[in-house]
Amino acid sequence: MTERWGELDAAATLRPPGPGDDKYRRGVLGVRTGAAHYPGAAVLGVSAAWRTGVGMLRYVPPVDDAAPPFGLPTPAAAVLAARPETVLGPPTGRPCDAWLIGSGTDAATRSAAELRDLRALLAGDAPIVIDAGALDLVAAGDGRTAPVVLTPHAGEFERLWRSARLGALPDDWDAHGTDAGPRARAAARLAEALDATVLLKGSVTVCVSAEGWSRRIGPATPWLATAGTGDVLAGILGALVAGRAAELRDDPGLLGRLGATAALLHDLAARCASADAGADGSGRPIAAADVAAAIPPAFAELASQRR
Ligand SMILES: NC(=O)C1=CN([C@@H]2O[C@H](COP(=O)(O)OP(=O)(O)OC[C@H]3O[C@@H](n4cnc5c(N)ncnc54)[C@H](OP(=O)(O)O)[C@@H]3O)[C@@H](O)[C@H]2O)[C@@H](O)CC1
Ligand SMILES: Nc1ncnc2c1ncn2[C@@H]1O[C@H](COP(=O)(O)OP(=O)(O)O)[C@@H](O)[C@H]1O
Repeated sequence: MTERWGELDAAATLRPPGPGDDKYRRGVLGVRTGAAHYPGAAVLGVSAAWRTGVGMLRYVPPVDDAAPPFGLPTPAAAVLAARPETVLGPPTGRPCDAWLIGSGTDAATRSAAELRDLRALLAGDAPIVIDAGALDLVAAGDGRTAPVVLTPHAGEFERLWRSARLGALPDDWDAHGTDAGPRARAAARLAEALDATVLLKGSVTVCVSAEGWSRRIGPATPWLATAGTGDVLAGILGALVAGRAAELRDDPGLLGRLGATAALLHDLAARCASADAGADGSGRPIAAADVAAAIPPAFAELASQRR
């Protein structure tokens, strides 16, 4: 039985600001997401990270990306239009405390320069949230030094499983299943093989560390099953990791607890936005940007439960 990650557990991992904080001490998140065809994914992740309370966010546009089609703005222009507080360009001086990479990117169209930069992050020591089009960068024994948390949906999970050469998927694996047990067991095998924390998304999300710690979150409101909500989740997690990155050096298991908390906060925000408190599909439709907008009240609700 995979233990449930509850609101009190999640509340205990939040880091509200204190009087001794400044924007840097609250956590600096570096973000490399979005591409010419997916500027929206960058906007969603960046918006979600700001709304989760990151102190400073540096957006690094994709290097040598294709020109945007249909006269669309570049991802950087779209991010800045939506969130003018975002700082653009590679870090100068103070390094980022954590990174978010991959949402709205496609490994097949990634430039050599972008690949080189992403590999340099993996060879560093800042923790990295790895989503969507950057998941292919993680392999068993790849020599990476950065602690990483992977955020695959079931399709991406199956791809990772194959590339990790783990053989056939377990008999009880069901891409659309809501039974946490089989999902957590499969995720634990992948986490161990890749030496990574794995946040396997779905109606029921499981968060599993390479050491075998695992928790389940959900079922989430089914209104969450809509394009771009995974990009929002990745932004939430990036912000939570940036805020507590220093502690991760002494407490590597914190990455799993932050992953589980991100999934819970994401669902709470979606329940707030959709007025579906019971997560039974009552309430109203929402889109991913609505979930990002509802993070602050969901955060407040969770933080009020801190002991
Ligand atoms: N506004 C924007 O800019 C947005 C940009 N986005 C960006 O788009 C990029 C592509 O991401 P993607 O997830 O759409 O496509 P991909 O990785 O090819 O996988 C899809 C295949 O996997 C399978 N599958 C199985 N289970 C599944 C599950 N539970 N949930 C989902 N899929 C599941 C399923 O296969 P099937 O089961 O149908 O055989 C399906 O065909 C990525 O960078 C992302 O960040 C999006 O976030 C949207 C908003
Ligand atoms: N049936 C469902 N009920 C509740 N939440 C769901 C359901 N299906 C997917 N989700 C959630 O929606 C989000 C979708 O993320 P993802 O598949 O990465 O989409 P995208 O790439 O479009 O952002 C995840 O957080 C996942 O947990």
